[in-house]
Amino acid sequence: MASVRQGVVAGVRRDLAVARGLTRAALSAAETARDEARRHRDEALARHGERLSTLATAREAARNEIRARFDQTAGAVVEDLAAVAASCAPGAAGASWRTWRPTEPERGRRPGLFRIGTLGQEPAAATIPALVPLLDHAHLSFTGDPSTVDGVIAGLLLRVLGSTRPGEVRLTVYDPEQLGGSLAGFAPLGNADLLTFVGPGGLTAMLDDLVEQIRRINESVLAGEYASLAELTAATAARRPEPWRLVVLLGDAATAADLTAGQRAQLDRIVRTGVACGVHVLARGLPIETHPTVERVAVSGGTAACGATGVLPVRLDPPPAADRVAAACRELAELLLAGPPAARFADLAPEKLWTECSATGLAAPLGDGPDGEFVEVLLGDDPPHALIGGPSGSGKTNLIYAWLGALTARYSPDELALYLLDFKEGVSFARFAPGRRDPSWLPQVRLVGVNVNGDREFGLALLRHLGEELRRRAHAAKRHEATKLAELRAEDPSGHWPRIVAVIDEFQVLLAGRDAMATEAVGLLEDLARRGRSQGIHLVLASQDVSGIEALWGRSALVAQFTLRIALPKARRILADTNLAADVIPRFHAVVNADSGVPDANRIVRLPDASDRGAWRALQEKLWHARPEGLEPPRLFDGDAVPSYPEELSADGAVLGETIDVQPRPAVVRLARAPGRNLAVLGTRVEEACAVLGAAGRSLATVDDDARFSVVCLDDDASPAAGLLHAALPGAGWYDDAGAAAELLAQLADTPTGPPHYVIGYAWDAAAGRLPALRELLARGPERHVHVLGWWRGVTRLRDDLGGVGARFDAVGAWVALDVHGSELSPLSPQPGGPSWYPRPHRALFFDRAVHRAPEVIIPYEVGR
Ligand SMILES: Nc1ncnc2c1ncn2[C@@H]1O[C@H](COP(=O)(O)OP(=O)(O)OP(=O)(O)O)[C@@H](O)[C@H]1O
Repeated sequence: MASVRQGVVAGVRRDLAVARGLTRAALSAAETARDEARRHRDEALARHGERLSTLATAREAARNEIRARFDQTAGAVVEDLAAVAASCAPGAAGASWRTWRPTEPERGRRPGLFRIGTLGQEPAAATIPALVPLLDHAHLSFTGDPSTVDGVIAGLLLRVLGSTRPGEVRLTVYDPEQLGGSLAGFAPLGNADLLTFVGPGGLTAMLDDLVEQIRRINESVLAGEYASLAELTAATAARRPEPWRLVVLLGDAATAADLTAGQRAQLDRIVRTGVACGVHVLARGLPIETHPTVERVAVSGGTAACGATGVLPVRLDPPPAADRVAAACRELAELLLAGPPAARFADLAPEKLWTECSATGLAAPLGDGPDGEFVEVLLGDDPPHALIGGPSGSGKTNLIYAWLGALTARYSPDELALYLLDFKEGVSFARFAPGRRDPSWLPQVRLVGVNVNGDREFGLALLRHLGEELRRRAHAAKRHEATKLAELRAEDPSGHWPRIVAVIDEFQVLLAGRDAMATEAVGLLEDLARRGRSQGIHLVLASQDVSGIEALWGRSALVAQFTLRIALPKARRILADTNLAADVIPRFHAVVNADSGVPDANRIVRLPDASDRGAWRALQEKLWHARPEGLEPPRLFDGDAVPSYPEELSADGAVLGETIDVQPRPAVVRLARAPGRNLAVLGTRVEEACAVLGAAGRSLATVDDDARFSVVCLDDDASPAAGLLHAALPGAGWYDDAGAAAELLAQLADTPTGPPHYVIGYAWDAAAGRLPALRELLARGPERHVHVLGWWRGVTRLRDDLGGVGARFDAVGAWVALDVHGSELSPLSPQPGGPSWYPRPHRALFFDRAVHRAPEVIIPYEVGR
């Protein structure tokens, strides 16, 4: 039993051992599995953590990117919006109060939108202006706290006034409670009639008046042609013919209740029809009927909501400071009372140069009128010529500058040619010709004469030149069967037919004196004035001197042609006798009258400062650079300048000086082998006598290589110049005392005919009768080709050498007179009593019996320095 039991026990033990082993194995497996599972879990957890952190990083990056993109887009949108707002409300219409100041409206742009605050939330609120429509767009109806609304209205009014021209906006304020106190800062506008305060009893009359204004504008300004003043202004590019009328109605519930049916009806009419006529209502606390032109602004605290800004709330700007409003209004009133600023010289030029055609005339503004509109003057078939008058210093030269500036900026050198002559001392027109300091010149200018006060001959030469041009044009017109310039240009499109304008300042100098020159000048002027009209030749005569004008008045046929009259302040006799406008215009103004001065045709022009060199130079440089290739600069004649002897000259005789003519040319005397071909220089002025003989000798040396020269000098003062001439003439003889001269003359008495021999004598008369052979040489020399060119210090002394009292002057065929009066020259000249010659410095009178009918004035050259 025991063994059984032991067997059983052993069996059980075995089984237990097996079971234990199995259990241990199972436990171990389970533990392994558990560990594995734990590891998996830990790994999964670790991976999860990693993913979470990656995700968090990615999310953060995405968030940052989105934020950056948002910021960027929002910034761009804000910028765009701000730019749009700035362009819709430029300058004073939209600037913040910090930088606000009145601004000049841009040409062709009308402000319509005005800032009342800023839009949206910070930070955008700081930069996007909130704008409401007003001028030419809308009426404004405000609700909310009255004092805040009044601040908004004050800001709007100031912006409107600051961004329009003085006078373009008129205010009417109906303020029954405060009697104008709400907008008291605007009171200075009343001084210039730009503001009316209406009291409690004035509402009906005010509304009636506005309705009447609208009716009038519709009937006679828009006249069925335009739908609104804005459309009219845009279509005609003209200034607005009517101001904007802003009507501020400051009421409350009680005032609203007091409105009569009639007042309400008138107000409704204004709301319906006002905007097209520039009448705008800004109402606070009054019922304004619903209409597409009504913009409602609901003010609440410091913000507002309105249709123009939609759901975005408006943070209102503070009201403008009262002193700023008052100062701006005062300035505006003063500006308006002073009138619009005058146009500047630069404003006279068009945007594009040289676009005008002169076929039918020349039109250009001289300046602007009191209303700021340009005053144009015309030269063409009618009026053809102009007369300008005004006392010294009244601004004639300035006016001519302004006119020339406006003309030359419009008409190219193919369309316009200018001849400018100034008879007074000074160099007023010299700036148009190339100078030492400024090489530029005005391309349309063909001739400039300055300092010609002593040289009426130059004026005459110009008139003769124009007379020839007139004939040339008349001839061409006849050939082309044209009756006026426009037709000639149409028939001969390849021809060069610019309109010619000749300006002669202080022209009366030309007509002064009852001499042949004045007679010829008047004849030429008459012809040019009468026939120039159709040939495109226009005269502009200016004078400060009543006597000059009066001299013309005696010649009614001439004056009648000058239908364009321009009178500067205090000008006399330029306008009709009954026209006193020139007496009352202020400084730097002119009366322009294109109807011979009859009062009805007066136009007042404010002249810009065209004398300023800087402004001129800017225009001239521009025109100069635009000049056509090959265009010659203008000829400048300066009466104060002494021309130099032209070394390069080739002449066929003795050159004596420069003639006074449109084109400079030398005066030449030809010394042929014929009796009388001697030259006498007469007068006491040593320098000029030497200049004439010096030029004559030098030029003769270039004519004939075989020519011989003898220089006789019997005057110490002339000796240096004579010496220089002697040195310039190779092989010339030199004789400086009477004895030697007598020997020379004796020799020459027997010389047979041969190559020319010129005996140039300085101060023959100094020999005082010790040269008896001189008379013989003068009489007989030329036919043997021996010519005397001599200087005598007076006509009597020459006569002494020719045989004394009663002697004939046949041996002197040509002469140059210096300080010798015309009457003394009578025995030497064909005119009975002698030529009308009054000696003047640096001028000489030249006569050559062989070619002249009358003597001509010359300018002795500066020779041999
Ligand atoms: N519109 C103007 N604005 C400013 N200054 C002007 C104007 N017109 C003329 N002046 C100035 O007035 C002065 C006299 O003008 P200007 O020389 O044109 O007068 P004038 O009538 O030609 O005088 P005069 O006959 O004595 O030469 C000049 O100094 C000129 O610069």
